[in-house]
Amino acid sequence: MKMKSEPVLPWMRRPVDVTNFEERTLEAVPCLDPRLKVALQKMSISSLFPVQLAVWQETIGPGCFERDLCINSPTGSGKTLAYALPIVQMLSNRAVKCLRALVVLPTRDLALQVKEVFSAIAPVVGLSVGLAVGQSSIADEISDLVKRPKLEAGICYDPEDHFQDLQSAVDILVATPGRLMDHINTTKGFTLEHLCYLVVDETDRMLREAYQAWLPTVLQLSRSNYESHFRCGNTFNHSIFGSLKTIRRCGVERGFKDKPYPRLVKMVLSATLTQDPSKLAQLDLHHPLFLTTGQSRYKLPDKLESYKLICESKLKPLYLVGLLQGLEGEKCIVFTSSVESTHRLCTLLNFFGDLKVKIKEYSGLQHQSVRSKTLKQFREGETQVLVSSDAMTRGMDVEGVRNVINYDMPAYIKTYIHRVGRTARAGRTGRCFTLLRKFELKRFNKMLQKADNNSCTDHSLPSSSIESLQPIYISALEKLKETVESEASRKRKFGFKFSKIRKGKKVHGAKV
Ligand SMILES: Nc1ncnc2c1ncn2[C@@H]1O[C@H](COP(=O)(O)OP(=O)(O)OP(=O)(O)O)[C@@H](O)[C@H]1O
Repeated sequence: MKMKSEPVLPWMRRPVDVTNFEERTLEAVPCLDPRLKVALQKMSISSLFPVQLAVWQETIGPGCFERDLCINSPTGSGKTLAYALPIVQMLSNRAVKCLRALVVLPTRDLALQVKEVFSAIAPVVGLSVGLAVGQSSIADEISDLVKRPKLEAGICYDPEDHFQDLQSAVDILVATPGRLMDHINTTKGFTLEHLCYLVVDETDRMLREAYQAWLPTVLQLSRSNYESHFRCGNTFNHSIFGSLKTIRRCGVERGFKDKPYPRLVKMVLSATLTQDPSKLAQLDLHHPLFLTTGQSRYKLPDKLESYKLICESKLKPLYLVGLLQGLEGEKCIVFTSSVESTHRLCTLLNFFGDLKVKIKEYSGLQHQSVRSKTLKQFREGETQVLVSSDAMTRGMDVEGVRNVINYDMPAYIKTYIHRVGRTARAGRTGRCFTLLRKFELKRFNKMLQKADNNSCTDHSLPSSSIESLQPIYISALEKLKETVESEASRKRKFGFKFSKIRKGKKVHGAKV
């Protein structure tokens, strides 16, 4: 199969096309553990999606996890279960509990979401799933991840004395890079020496940032073998002196020469997987197999309806209000270009008293606990409109999001793909609206050409509805001005975090 823009790497030019697979009922999935089948049914899953079948074939099927997998599949196509299911099935016959699978994601909310999926299927085959994201204190996290020996009453526990007895309390760990590095560096008994599976979800985002060199560290630690332990005198991985060892030898067979064996299997995924050889080289992939959907590099969900709305610069907020009124309380995510615009737009919208929907802000500027609460309310339908920076762009799966609105046009096709992918998920329908000023139209059309399924219809609002909003807009703007000023003075007084909001200015490279 020939791709439209030929990737540089030869193995990327010969992909497995996921569109050749058809959704299949669980009964027809070969070798699926009956316990997992029941767990999936409890999740209301009765069939596997094409990408899940394609990955199943390369892992549990004839492919047998022999190659590392690079998966490029549209938003909402079910990538999480595509990797979770084969990993859980493979580990279901493990005899001893140790950390065998590690899934790394860029944000805490995403990691929580993925952990939920593992937690729905892993316990039925006796596997435990842990989370390392900094949601709880490090001490609580350690006690969830590492089992301490049971001591007789009155004896004090000292980890130094009982190092060899420390064992992993989890088989699968879902982590963000920062917290993962904390455990690698400081948690006694936390070891990656038995790791068999590494999943890097949202790969292109994960490779963009070094996050304390988490990737080379993970690769190095999971490569270590008996000899190197002695050579480097590693002080933390003493468990090799205990009864359990995963000794990785250097392979001599063709294709495995000089590679540790058993090797660490890697699965990397995104809806916009990078094709940059230097970035992919960081993953040290073994005979990688590329799985992609169709011929185009970027693909929008099949049942997404896209609309563009040309608006006057000065009246843009009114077009948004008019649009929201027409959507009558349906769940919406409104994307802006920065944390500052998110805050201001959300504040402004809340001054339009008669919108009759609950509108909240979600951005990297807020404390994690505020964000998590907002997300919960949005999931539960208590909040209908979320005004968000690009913190919400990737991976987030919220049921019932019917509309995505690009209040600010995204600068890149990748951002567009991930934003609009918050709707029309799992084969459902969804709509996306992009508000454009006239001068942005050309650039927008050019950007869309890079994606498959890119038709975008004009949408307009009656000018009378915009005019009727003018009086309330003027008073809302006044209130916004007062709010911004009072926040600025609070900031001067208390050195508040909101200090980063600069009137009218966008800060490049700011938090998302
Ligand atoms: N086989 C299935 N049958 C029905 N629903 C499914 C199935 N697999 C996944 N889903 C649902 O589809 C939705 C999207 O799945 P998931 O979040 O894994 O998508 P994704 O491909 O990772 O998307 P993104 O690229 O946006 O992260 C989820 O709500 C999930 O529960």
